[in-house]
Amino acid sequence: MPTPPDLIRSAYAELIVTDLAAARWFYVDVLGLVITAERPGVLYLRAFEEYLHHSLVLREGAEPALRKLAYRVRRPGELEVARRYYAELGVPVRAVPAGDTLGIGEAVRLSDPLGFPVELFYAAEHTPRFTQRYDLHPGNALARLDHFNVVVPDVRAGHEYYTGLGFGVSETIEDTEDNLYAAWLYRKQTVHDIALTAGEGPRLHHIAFATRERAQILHTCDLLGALGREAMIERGPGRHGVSNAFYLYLRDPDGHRIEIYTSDYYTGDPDNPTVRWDVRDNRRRSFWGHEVVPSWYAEASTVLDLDGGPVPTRQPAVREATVTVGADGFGTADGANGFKLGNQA
Ligand SMILES: O=S(=O)(O)c1ccc(O)c(O)c1
Ligand SMILES: [Fe+2]
Repeated sequence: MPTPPDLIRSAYAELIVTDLAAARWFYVDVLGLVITAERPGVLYLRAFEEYLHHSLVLREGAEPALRKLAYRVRRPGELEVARRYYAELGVPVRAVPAGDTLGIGEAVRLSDPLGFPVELFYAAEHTPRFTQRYDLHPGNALARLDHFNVVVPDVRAGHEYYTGLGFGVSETIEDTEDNLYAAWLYRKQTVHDIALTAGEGPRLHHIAFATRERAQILHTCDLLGALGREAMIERGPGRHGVSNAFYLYLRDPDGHRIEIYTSDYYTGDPDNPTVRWDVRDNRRRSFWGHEVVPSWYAEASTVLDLDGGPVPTRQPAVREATVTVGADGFGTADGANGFKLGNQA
């Protein structure tokens, strides 16, 4: 097997939105992301600590979907390494010229073995870093993009693919029958750049941005309440068991899920241990044992292939919401209404 490319971190995502003005209101006016550039039908956004051109691209289109997950590689030469690696894997892979995405240099675009549209790049236009432009920071200022979470029918296959790329495994959710329900994997020295959630997939579960402090997350909640848009809050605020992060999940005007996240932990030593949660532990998803709304398990965004068509999805062999999921379960094994609490059979 050829050497894998040296990925540094999750870097940007491109979402298709059906109403760019509504999306602009949510991501800029409500979440406070900085507009790096605007082109007809396309918005390029970044968070306050970021100096690359963007970490989120919003492109207007007919149906909401994920167009790209992009990782930055450590040096330009890793793009040729990537071309060889993915050609050997036998997946669709294309060289992309500089500027194909505004602000991004030459790239490699591929459909990864899990079915996701992925772009690898090194060169990107630098922009002013607003870390200390407190005169510009809103009360809910976002610091940086933190991670992607994807829904896949086979978490173990995803785990093998990403560990093959040199990702560390910070946490998992598993059971005593060797089922893997979720995994969190990293290249940068925090809990994850990518998380795998068992379910109908490939689909995008969420894109997460980090804030510096919990108060900034709470301000987003207050802001949405004040605007009468509290329905955009799907889950939280709360404390995760996995990752220990303080979190909030929002649904954007197209239903794309955005997590706001802070206070996870360092994973940079080579012997960083993997935290393994039992699927029956009520505290894994919410450390306080709060119920997880069914939509959080059931709903996710369509992903597009390299030609812009929707990628067909498959069902998982096992899913957390029908095993026993403690405070966030469904009433019966077939997912009927109601909730299981604790370790009810
Ligand atoms: O709900 S979990 O505690 O498993 C969780 C942990 C970290 C995340 O980023 C997340 O989206 C979900
Ligand atoms: Fe997340």
